[in-house]
Amino acid sequence: MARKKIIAGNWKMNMTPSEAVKLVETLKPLVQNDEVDVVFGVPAIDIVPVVEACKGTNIAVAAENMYFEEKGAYTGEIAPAMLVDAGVKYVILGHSERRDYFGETSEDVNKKVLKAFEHGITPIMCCGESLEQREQGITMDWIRQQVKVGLQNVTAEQAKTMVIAYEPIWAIGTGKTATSEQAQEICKGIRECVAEIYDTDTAEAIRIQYGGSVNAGNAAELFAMADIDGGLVGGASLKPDFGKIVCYK
Ligand SMILES: O=C[C@H](O)COP(=O)(O)O
Repeated sequence: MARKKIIAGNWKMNMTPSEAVKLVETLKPLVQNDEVDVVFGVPAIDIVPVVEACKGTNIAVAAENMYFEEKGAYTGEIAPAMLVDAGVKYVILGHSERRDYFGETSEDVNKKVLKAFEHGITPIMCCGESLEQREQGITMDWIRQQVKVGLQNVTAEQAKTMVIAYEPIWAIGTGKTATSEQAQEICKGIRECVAEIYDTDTAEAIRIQYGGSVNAGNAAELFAMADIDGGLVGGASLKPDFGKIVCYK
């Protein structure tokens, strides 16, 4: 099955609202590729101006996080309905920085994934191993666990529409990219895991991204791999180079 590629920037904690609008204006003409779903994942405070700046373009906006409750006394959190009302289409969930620095567990990620679906937001659910886990030879076991817990109670129909981002922690922001073979091996393993949980149709439909030091020089080779359906791009998504990544071929 031909899956449409999805290439998402994750701006992380970068760009003030005015800087964000300037960046969108710079990137807009550079990210024109109808064969790719283009997503800008932006800090919460940038969502409203970025959605406005992206109107009439092929760019969808993602939040970088979301809470799993509807509303109420959760100081500092963002509710799913707020994202929907602001025009957000995707939400990045369970990024390793959220797991490592803010203590998010796979159970939390699962609650957020389910809540995102309730509100019609497409989750980009992240998973990935540390260098230590890779050296211990437990990469696939760890990722299978993250994926299985993250997908609990998600229906096959929902899973078909979502995105899983494989991001080895040792490759994030380090300039150390996984080789295309390493990335393919794990993305294939994730697809097999999805097939075990659901069925082949679901596994063939779900889109799996690679993230970790993706740049204009390595994107084409990574995205040519059979089970890699695009990328989740950090540092390079803040530069005009993101256009080269989106137009990788
Ligand atoms: O979500 C994106 C990843 O954490 C990758 O970041 P990076 O491209 O700066 O390595």
